Amino acid sequence: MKGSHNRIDDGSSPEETHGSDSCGDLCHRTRRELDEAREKIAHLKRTLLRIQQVARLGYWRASLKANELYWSEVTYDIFGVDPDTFTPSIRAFKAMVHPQDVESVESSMRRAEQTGNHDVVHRIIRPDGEVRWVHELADYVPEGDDQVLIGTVRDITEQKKLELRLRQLSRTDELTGLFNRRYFMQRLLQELARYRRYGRPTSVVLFDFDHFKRINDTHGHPAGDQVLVKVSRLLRERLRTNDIPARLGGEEFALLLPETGLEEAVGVAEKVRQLVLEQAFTSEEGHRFEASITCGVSAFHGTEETVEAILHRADQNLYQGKRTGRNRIVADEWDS
Ligand SMILES: Nc1nc2c(ncn2[C@@H]2O[C@H](COP(=O)(O)OP(=O)(O)OP(=O)(O)O)[C@@H](O)[C@H]2O)c(=O)[nH]1
Repeated sequence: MKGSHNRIDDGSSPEETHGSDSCGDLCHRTRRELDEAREKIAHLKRTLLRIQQVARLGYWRASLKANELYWSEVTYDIFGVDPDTFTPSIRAFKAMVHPQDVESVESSMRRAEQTGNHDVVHRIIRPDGEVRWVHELADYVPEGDDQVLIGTVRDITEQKKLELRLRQLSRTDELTGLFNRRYFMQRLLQELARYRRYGRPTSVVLFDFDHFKRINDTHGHPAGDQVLVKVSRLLRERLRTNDIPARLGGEEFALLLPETGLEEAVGVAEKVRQLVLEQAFTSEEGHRFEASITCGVSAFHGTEETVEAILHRADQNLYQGKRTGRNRIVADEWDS
């Protein structure tokens, strides 16, 4: 079956519309009733199409044995193709599925063969390059010796964008755009699980600006904010993509460094300390000033390691750095 528009087909034949005038009363009444029924069907079809357009909901029908696919008008619209030039087929559909989602689409199709239901959320790449999110729901319906999948495809791009934005907001610190404490703690727990299972080296750097109160008092709170924002941008630009820089609150920051042992983590902390020292910050009145940080470094260690323990050690190290002069790095010292 070639794909087609939802052409409004009222089922009329030429003989019916141009019937003979020799028709009697009964015949005229029947014709009028038929016309009314046709008008009703046409109206329902127009309404149905409008509903589908409003809901961004397309309809499709796949005959697996005959390898045929029918698309409704809204389905063409969602996929960004022209019904006059594009012939839908299962192959053509799969070619438009985002490469990272092909596996989940195929596995949902395989599952559908057992359960009778196809339910998958995935991306498509339209011919104009636009990526859209769709939700497909379908049921298997036996038709003779064929298996037919009758399904809907809903464009959920806006909903997905909102979802991603909300997720991003829930894990981001508003002022600096870095990860927030909640996300940092989640990731730390995940990394601890990985460490316990695979023994991969993982480190944490806690750092805190030195005499930040003095910076605020001397140059104003907005200047203090600018220090936090500028250093956060540097962290995003200069750390590895796998590293997780976070603002834990106030002027306290943390770096979660996967695949990084203690010595290497001290190197990262040193790099960040130097970066901060090299920066010239400017107050709203145009006065230039400098800032420094003190870092406490800890690495996952031993079989009894916990999130609380590593954070406590890093915090103690930071405190020790503050006590012994600031603008320095203090790391774990292991007996072994
Ligand atoms: N500008 C700005 N200041 C902040 C923010 N969060 C916390 N602070 C300030 O950071 C200062 C932290 O002060 P303290 O905890 O006494 O520490 P400190 O002055 O940095 O001194 P040491 O840590 O001992 O070197 C306080 O004055 C807070 O008001 C923020 O988001 N923006």
